[in-house]
Amino acid sequence: MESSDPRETDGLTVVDNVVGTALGVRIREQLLVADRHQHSEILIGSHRHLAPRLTSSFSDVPLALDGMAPSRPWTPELADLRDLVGVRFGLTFNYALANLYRDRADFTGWHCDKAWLHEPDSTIAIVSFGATRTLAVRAVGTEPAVRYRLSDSSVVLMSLPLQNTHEHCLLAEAEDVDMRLSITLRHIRILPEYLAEDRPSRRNHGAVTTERE
Ligand SMILES: O=C(O)CCC(=O)C(=O)O
Ligand SMILES: [Fe+2]
Repeated sequence: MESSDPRETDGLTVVDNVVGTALGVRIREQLLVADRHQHSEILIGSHRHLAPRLTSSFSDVPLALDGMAPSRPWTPELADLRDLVGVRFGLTFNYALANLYRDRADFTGWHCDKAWLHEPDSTIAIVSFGATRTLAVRAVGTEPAVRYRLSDSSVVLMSLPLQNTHEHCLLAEAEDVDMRLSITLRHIRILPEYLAEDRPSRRNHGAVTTERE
């Protein structure tokens, strides 16, 4: 068992053991499963690539952010998770971006989350399920990074100002690992152009992340 002490730096806090066993089981059964997620596109520089992981998204109204399939309605399990994390930390969320890391080779490249996509003063919460993986955080353009081990049922709280000064990534692993799911809970600004219609979304400014190699 990891310690349940908060691990904290400026603008980033990790809290272990936030999600209870019963809800954790329900979320893992539902979403720690590859065929519940899709391939999405990310921008690296000006080029589109398949993201090196699977994704899906959930929100109050269907939203089509750049590169992503339209979001789906909250499942009862994800609504419970949203409310649990919201009440525990006094936060509001209207959007969940799920990342599924199928094996050790899946990762998220260095990036800052787009602060302007979110409501001012909101906080991003990353909830982890399944295998323990490593989040690295560094001041933009510098080495070295601080590494956080994210275990099942832990929550990372990240501020928006941190996104202006620091970038983060979810590292690939050298050794085999089981699947990991992250649910990133966000309070985003709902711009009219995000409202999903029956057409593919190819907008340049909606993607939550733009990654670097
Ligand atoms: O999976 C994670 O823990 C991080 C994902 C992330 O940085 C993102 O979705 O913006
Ligand atoms: Fe991110």
